[in-house]
Amino acid sequence: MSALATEAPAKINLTLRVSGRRADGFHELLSLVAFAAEADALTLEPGDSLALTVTGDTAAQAGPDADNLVLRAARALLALAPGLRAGRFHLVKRLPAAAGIGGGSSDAAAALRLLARLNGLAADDPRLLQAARTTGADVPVCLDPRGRVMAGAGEALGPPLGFPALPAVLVNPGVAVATPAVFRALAAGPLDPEAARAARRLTPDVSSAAALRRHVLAGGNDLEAPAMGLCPQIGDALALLRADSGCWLARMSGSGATCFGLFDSAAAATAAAVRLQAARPGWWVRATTLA
Ligand SMILES: C[C@](O)(CO)[C@H](O)COP(=O)(O)OP(=O)(O)OC[C@H]1O[C@@H](n2ccc(N)nc2=O)[C@H](O)[C@@H]1O
Ligand SMILES: Nc1ncnc2c1ncn2[C@@H]1O[C@H](COP(=O)(O)OP(=O)(O)OP(=O)(O)O)[C@@H](O)[C@H]1O
Repeated sequence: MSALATEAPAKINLTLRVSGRRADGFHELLSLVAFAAEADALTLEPGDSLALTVTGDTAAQAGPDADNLVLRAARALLALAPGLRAGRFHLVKRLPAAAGIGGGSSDAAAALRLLARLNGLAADDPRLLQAARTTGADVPVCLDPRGRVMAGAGEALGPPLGFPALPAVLVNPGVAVATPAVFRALAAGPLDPEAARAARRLTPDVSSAAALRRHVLAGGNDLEAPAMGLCPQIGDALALLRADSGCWLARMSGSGATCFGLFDSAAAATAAAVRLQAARPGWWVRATTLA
């Protein structure tokens, strides 16, 4: 059997509200999530044992292969379903790590998709979701990477929303930001479960370009201020995006430091990316589409 292949797209939190800290220490979120055309690539060559090789521009940022989220997710699934076939994964790492765009989470979810395909597991097999949850808060939403609302600590997912594609520029200033440190800096109060449940809307109206724009503009990212305190370059990235005349919204994704700017057209996004890259040659800047 030849190798199976899939892409692991970057996750972008178009909005991200944190309503409080739960008794288990995790934070209750409400986030409209989109996925970018920008992606890592993962293949699986079927075999008897589980293995991983990693290449690509950002391979070194992903840490030791033995701790890679691809292997952690695969091990989690194999523990739940011991008879499953596995094999040798190869990851081409292109997305910056610890960057708020869920690169590692998307890689983990991609590994679960490939193992499911190899072993004939249905996409809604509960063991896939369980392995995803065990691996990380962002992994469940990456299992089926289509725009939707994510709530709870990441375990509650709305239906795919099929909203219009958004031309965007992603900007990462090259500073790794640790997610736990950002949540600590937020210093959120304890969660009021009733208020959180009442605020949870898994199916917002984002079906037209105008409705999507209204929804995104009305939101924010509650982790932006605490992340900026830890990584001042985020403020620089946001200011540069906002200074571009075509950019109608600039915001940080996840726990940072990657920021995104939204544009009216792909041509405007591409032109802005060229200008931003010239202004900050060492940064990771990509024109892309979010959907
Ligand atoms: C901020 C987001 O990027 C939004 O999409 C995600 O919620 C973070 O997801 P992630 O990186 O997959 O997070 P994990 O690796 O599972 O968790 C890292 C740490 O972040 C904190 N964490 C994460 C998610 C969450 N809802 N509340 C938290 O408090 C916890 O301290 C946790 O130990
Ligand atoms: N495949 C992988 N890609 C990236 N990082 C990985 C991977 N496997 C393990 N890691 C480790 O996980 C950490 C977090 O990486 P990741 O890119 O998922 O963070 P993130 O973009 O901040 O995620 P999120 O948006 O979910 O908070 C990295 O610092 C790295 O040490």
